[in-house]
Amino acid sequence: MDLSFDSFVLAASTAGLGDEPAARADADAIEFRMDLADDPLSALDDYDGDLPIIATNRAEWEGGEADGDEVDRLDALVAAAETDAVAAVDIELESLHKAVGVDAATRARAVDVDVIASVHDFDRTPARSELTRLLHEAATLGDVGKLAVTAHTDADALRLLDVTRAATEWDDTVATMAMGEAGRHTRAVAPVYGSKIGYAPVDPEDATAPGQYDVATLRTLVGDLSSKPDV
Ligand SMILES: O=C1C[C@@](O)(C(=O)O)C[C@@H](O)[C@@H]1O
Repeated sequence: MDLSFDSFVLAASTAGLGDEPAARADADAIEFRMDLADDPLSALDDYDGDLPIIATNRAEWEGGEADGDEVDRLDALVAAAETDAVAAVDIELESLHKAVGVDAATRARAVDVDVIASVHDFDRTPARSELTRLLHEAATLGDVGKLAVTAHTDADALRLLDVTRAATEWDDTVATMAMGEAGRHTRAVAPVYGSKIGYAPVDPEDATAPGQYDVATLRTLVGDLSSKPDV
């Protein structure tokens, strides 16, 4: 299925594709967290939903639950890419620095699937220069560069938003969000400054990261904030 990151994509993030009917009213896509699912490839084979899928098989060393061999983890992601509904795969920037990650990205692109190159920091929001470097590198190696950091202060959140705006001005396609309470509002505000993907669970109890809004709330917030008048 097709999915364009030219405009904002709201992804309902889930461990179960059975969430799709409930997500359909508010989401543009499903983020399928394969690492949190029991038998993800069978679930993808059985999928008959309307929404295109972003497949993520997050490694344990990047905050996920996939703890096996790197080659197997990325092979499963490529197998997901080869199913009809998957429009994009998420590959950690760290993996894209290695042959096994580059190979997975090449195989995904060979079946017309986009690559989201992602970076996560579950402790802090790095300095501006580091945020800029990471985001540009991710946007260069991926079709979308994604940066999820942890904000502790308003200054952290503002720094991430500013870097998002600058990257978008240079024509990088990026997705950003600050995890945690101090960063929560960035999930609604970053799209105003160019962030192209937001992640939200259908049910807040199923959040896949700290500080997420539920999908209906994020849809409303992004819709209200992004319809700013032209000046
Ligand atoms: O990378 C991201 C962003 C995220 O960590 C968030 O903060 O919303 C949620 C993850 O499921 C997704 O893969």
